[in-house]
Amino acid sequence: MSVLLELSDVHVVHKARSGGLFHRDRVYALTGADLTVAAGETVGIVGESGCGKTTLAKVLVGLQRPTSGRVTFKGNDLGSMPDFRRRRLIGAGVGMVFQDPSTALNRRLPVRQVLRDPLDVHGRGTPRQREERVRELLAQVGLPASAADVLPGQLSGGQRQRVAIARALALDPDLLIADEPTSALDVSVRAQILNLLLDLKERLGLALVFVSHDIQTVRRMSDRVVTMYLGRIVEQTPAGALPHGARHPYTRALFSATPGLLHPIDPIPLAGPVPSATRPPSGCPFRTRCWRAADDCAADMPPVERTSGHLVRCFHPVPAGATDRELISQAQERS
Ligand SMILES: Nc1ncnc2c1ncn2[C@@H]1O[C@H](COP(=O)(O)OP(=O)(O)OP(=O)(O)O)[C@@H](O)[C@H]1O
Repeated sequence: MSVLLELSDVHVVHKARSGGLFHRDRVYALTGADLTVAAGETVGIVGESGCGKTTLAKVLVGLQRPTSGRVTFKGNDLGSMPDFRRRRLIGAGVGMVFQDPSTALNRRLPVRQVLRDPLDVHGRGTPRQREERVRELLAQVGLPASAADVLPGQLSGGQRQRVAIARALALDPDLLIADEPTSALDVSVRAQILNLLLDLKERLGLALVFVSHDIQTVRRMSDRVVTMYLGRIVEQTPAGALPHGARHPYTRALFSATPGLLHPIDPIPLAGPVPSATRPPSGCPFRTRCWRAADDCAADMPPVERTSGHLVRCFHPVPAGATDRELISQAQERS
């Protein structure tokens, strides 16, 4: 499969939002991220709140410039491009679907204009062809042609998210990034939106990056699942091997805490809270909560260990085939 997007050693550091005028705190939102997204594949991103999922998604869609590191799209180094070229390339090649369609869509514009906007900005087709494209986009996302005439506020939440997906598809992108695309929607329509995304991916041959707190859904939707912890990518697992094929203690703990998975028993207990992203621990960021941590984990970030499509950053990964019960009793002994 050809590589569409590639991140190499990407860092994003923000100034902390709170603090005094002269505070110097930095938030390490993304640290040393290496990731590729190939044409046609679905990559899921999981991790607790604040681990950097949205930051990673924003880097992928060009909404967040890395503090350092390299991002290439179809072999073009985005960092060395003038802004206008970068925006055109990414704007046309990567579509983004946000969490809340109520805030993502301009409420004052009728749906027709919402969908025409990217076509106008990128000068795609004649006015007549743009009108035709609007009809085509509405049909692709399962909305009637009459939806073009209404304001987003007159639609239901699920219909609005369909419009947001249609807008993301307007320029015929190679990659769609969906950041929590169903979490602001009624439970009853979530499955419909997820099925629509999967269906569009198949029909249009899109690659999909799917960010969600709902790790069961991520596992079901994805070919590969990326686990993030405190700004770091700590594991990339083929989705079919999850949950028990995961080797990073954090991925195993995350999946063990999800109700309804294969072993409906207690979660693997972790020590303490997630450390602050302004002062991440030295070495492995997960070591302060990890039951398998040893002295070497504090010294350095573990290197990536690769085995047939599986990447893990851990000095003491979970042995292949270990059950949740074994891991729970090991973690209880350590606590
Ligand atoms: N503009 C910003 N300024 C300062 N800190 C920021 C900014 N954006 C994100 N952060 C911080 O960066 C870290 C990563 O945030 P991010 O939104 O990427 O996490 P997330 O995994 O998507 O969280 P959630 O699941 O809650 O949306 C967090 O500590 C967050 O508070």
